[in-house]
Amino acid sequence: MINEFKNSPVIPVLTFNDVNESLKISEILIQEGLTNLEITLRTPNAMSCIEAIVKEFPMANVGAGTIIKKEQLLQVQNIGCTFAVSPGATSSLIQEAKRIDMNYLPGASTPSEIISLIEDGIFFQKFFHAGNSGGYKMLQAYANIFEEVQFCPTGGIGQKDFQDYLNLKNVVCLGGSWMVNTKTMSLNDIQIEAKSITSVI
Ligand SMILES: O=C(O)C(=O)C[C@H](O)[C@H](O)COP(=O)(O)O
Repeated sequence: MINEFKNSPVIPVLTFNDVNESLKISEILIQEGLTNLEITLRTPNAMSCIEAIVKEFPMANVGAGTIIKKEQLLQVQNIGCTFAVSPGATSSLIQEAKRIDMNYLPGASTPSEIISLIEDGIFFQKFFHAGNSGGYKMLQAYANIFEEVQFCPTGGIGQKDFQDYLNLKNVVCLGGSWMVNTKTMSLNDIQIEAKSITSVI
């Protein structure tokens, strides 16, 4: 899982409810080189959007976010997700991901949560909510303490600071929703934003 994220280290975190719109936006992002997509399960049609994107763009690495119930892991695997992301973690989520052999990125933000995931053998962790949990300066401090842990910070990251995160030695990739805001951005705006990201990563 880590290698795919290294190849395209900015992961758009997308909240879709309309299948057609989700296909149009995913096409732009993938064409521009943002080939790792995290679709949140926060809308009634999120699963249908994921299913359509997976079918239409087999070259993309499509994962599901907002995994907070263990049964969601099997559901998203069955519709073709290749990874699953949670804002936090519980032992039952971790065990279920292991049982079904799903690439799983659980979340942590405090030292104790990070240690708990280390105890479960998880050395690639989502750092959530990055912006409200000390930002890249906190992750920089964690680099010296948790030398073997690699992070995918997500939450509150934007155009202004994503490169600061990517420059850290303990950051493999990061997630963010700033490049797609369907209320305020046109498809053209999304394309420009995606281009500006891929030109520097
Ligand atoms: O729904 C989930 O499980 C999530 O993972 C939350 C997302 O990571 C954040 O919504 C992304 O944060 P923003 O870039 O600040 O929007």
